[in-house]
Amino acid sequence: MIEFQAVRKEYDNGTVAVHELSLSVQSGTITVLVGPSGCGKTTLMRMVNRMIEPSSGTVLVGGADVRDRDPAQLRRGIGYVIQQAGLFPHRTVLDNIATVPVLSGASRRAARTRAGELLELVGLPQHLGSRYPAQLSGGQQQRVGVARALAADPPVLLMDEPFSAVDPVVREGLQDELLRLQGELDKTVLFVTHDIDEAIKLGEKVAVLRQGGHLVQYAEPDDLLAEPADDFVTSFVGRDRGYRRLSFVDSDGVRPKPVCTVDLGERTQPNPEWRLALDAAGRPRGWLPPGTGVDGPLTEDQLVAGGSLYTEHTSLRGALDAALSAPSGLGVVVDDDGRYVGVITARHVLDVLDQQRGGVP
Ligand SMILES: Nc1ncnc2c1ncn2[C@@H]1O[C@H](COP(=O)(O)OP(=O)(O)OP(=O)(O)O)[C@@H](O)[C@H]1O
Repeated sequence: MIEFQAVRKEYDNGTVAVHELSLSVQSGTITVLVGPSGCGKTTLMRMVNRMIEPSSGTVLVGGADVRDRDPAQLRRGIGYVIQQAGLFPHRTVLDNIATVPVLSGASRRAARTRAGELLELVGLPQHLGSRYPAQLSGGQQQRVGVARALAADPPVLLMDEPFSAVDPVVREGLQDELLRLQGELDKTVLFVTHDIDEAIKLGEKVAVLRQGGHLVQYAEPDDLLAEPADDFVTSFVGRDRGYRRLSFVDSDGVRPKPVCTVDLGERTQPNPEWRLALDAAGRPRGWLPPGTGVDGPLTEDQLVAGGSLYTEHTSLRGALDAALSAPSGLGVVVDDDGRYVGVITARHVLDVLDQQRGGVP
């Protein structure tokens, strides 16, 4: 769908931002360009919608050379999302989203109706539609930026560090939202970031670039972590790549075991084991340490906070984290509705890993 063929970009001052780079981006996937600051990611991306022209080489979108396309018309088929959203400050949220459809000839009314639907699609309440961008949080502005890019229903979406200006928690939410949206929309997304964690989470394929616009490795995230092409990629993906890789390891072998539980509101005698407190719906609320009993009904403030919860059948990384972060060393496994299923230890997770590798050496 997007193809770079021996693309090179040298700026007028002699800086070579992209060095004869060839890369194919598959239709309907999220492909991430990642690399340190100044390695040419933005330059490469902007050659797709002709905001930057290559010095040599060819960029194809949908099989056609972008040089043969009128830039304005080309850009209507290519959504573009940038850091800090780039919204028009003097237009309401709805009018921001409706901008491109109106320019393309849609009636104002139809464009605004569609804009309302898009607000919902990106997870924003309708009443925000009449606000101005400055009256929204950074995360909300980013969502509006995504909605605006989707308004013309373009097959291709370019996203240049779209989430880097928001705090880590909001950022994670936006990443999850993008994955959910992509599940529904099936766009061809080219996403730029300098954050390897973001690249690994979002990318079906990840292209690692280094200074001078050299493509060092183009691979699926799991392969990138398992077999970095050289020292540069190894240092870029980081020391804890073994741990990160657990995100891609099948957790089918995980067999949760039962643990003693108590219900909130119950009276209990001291007990030598850690006990997991559950609410009326069977959801874990915290731990009762060994030797603790309670005179009256058990309340939440008598509990030790639990670690992260592991939703069964998700990745081994979550399973190990649940075990390591639990005060009892027992990672709590829950079902899709958040109800207690059982517990696992870190040892158990490592055993599952060993089994997958074909037995303990
Ligand atoms: N208009 C320009 N004129 C001259 N040099 C430029 C121009 N734009 C970018 N560069 C240089 O080209 C190189 C690549 O820049 P680019 O913005 O593509 O990198 P990047 O990987 O996106 O960086 P960052 O992560 O910091 O945004 C850098 O050395 C930059 O200084």
